[in-house]
Amino acid sequence: MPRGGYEDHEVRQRPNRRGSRPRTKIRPEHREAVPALVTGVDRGRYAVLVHPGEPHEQDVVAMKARELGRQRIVPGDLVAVVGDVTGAPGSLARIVRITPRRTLLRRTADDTDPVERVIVANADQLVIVTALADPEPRTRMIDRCVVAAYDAGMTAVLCLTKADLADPAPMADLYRPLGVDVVVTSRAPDREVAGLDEVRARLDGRTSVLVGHSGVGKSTLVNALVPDARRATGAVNAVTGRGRHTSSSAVALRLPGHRGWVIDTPGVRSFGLAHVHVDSLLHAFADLDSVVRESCPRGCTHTQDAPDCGLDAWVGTDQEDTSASPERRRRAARVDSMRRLLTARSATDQS
Ligand SMILES: Nc1nc2c(ncn2[C@@H]2O[C@H](COP(=O)(O)OP(=O)(O)OP(=O)(O)O)[C@@H](O)[C@H]2O)c(=O)[nH]1
Repeated sequence: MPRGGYEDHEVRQRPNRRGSRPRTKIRPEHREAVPALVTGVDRGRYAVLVHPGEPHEQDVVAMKARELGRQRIVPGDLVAVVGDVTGAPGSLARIVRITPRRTLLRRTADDTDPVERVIVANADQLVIVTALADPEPRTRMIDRCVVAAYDAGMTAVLCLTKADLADPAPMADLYRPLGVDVVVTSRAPDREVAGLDEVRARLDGRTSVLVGHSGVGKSTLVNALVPDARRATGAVNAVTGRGRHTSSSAVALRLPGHRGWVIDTPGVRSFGLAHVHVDSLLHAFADLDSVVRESCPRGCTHTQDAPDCGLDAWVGTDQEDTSASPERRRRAARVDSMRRLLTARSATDQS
């Protein structure tokens, strides 16, 4: 191998039985590659923003280089691209590298199917959009989203919509002990969405993934937050040649003023959690994690019925005691909530 590695054009490929392997295992270095952010994926074509955040950033359509094999590329991925990065109509660049991911949101098809699907890379937070009524909130589903966020290394935000129809307080009380931030929106008929400033403040400067069931008001929210959302999905449209964005895969939309990204996930309705390990969930609860490390017996499951679980001693013996101190009540709520997530993780019911 020449000093400094091979250039792209120096690697000769020859057909073999499977017709797809390069002749050498040495990969080209692609020193001319430029950085890009993946904003959408549709049928093997990738919408990428080359030189993101720079004055000369450019929307480009790309394909995946053969050498990346079966590695999945998802919205939020930071990649290196080569080839035609002008973004001219009909041009096609090539993604040759994926930068190691900071966070990785995944799901399993269902709890018994261990095949993992990567949904979004490098996002900071998962915004779980839930209506307070019409449709009724599904706490099991929300719990599962929180587990998926924590497993991914992301924080979780609960966005409660339709506060004009029901009181947000009970839901907020249920999720705050989990470390979940809560924001509330509402809308009178034919009026703008109220509460948007609070949502914007939470999204500011971050990459946020929005999930939510049909009818919860997610589209209303996305359109209010990203007024040119239609235009922003244009890069993917250019890929498919279709007039409208009909893909069910995630797409990254930039907030006005370059104040962060919102990644909409039209196709994601539930999270199979077969891949989630108890430890990765506990990492999101630093206080409980240290208790567990110090005082739980080996192999402790930390569930309600686990014998000698250190979390019970941490809370105090008599949890029914109504005169319990505020601190003890706080600890009890936190342990109960974490145990709820442990249950959500292993429950097969995804409703
Ligand atoms: N009362 C009330 N209705 C709302 C609010 N936000 C959205 N809606 C209504 O709820 C309905 C569903 O809103 P969408 O934004 O389409 O919901 P979605 O989650 O995107 O649902 P899909 O498009 O099916 O994925 C629409 O009729 C909205 O007008 C709100 O804050 N209060």
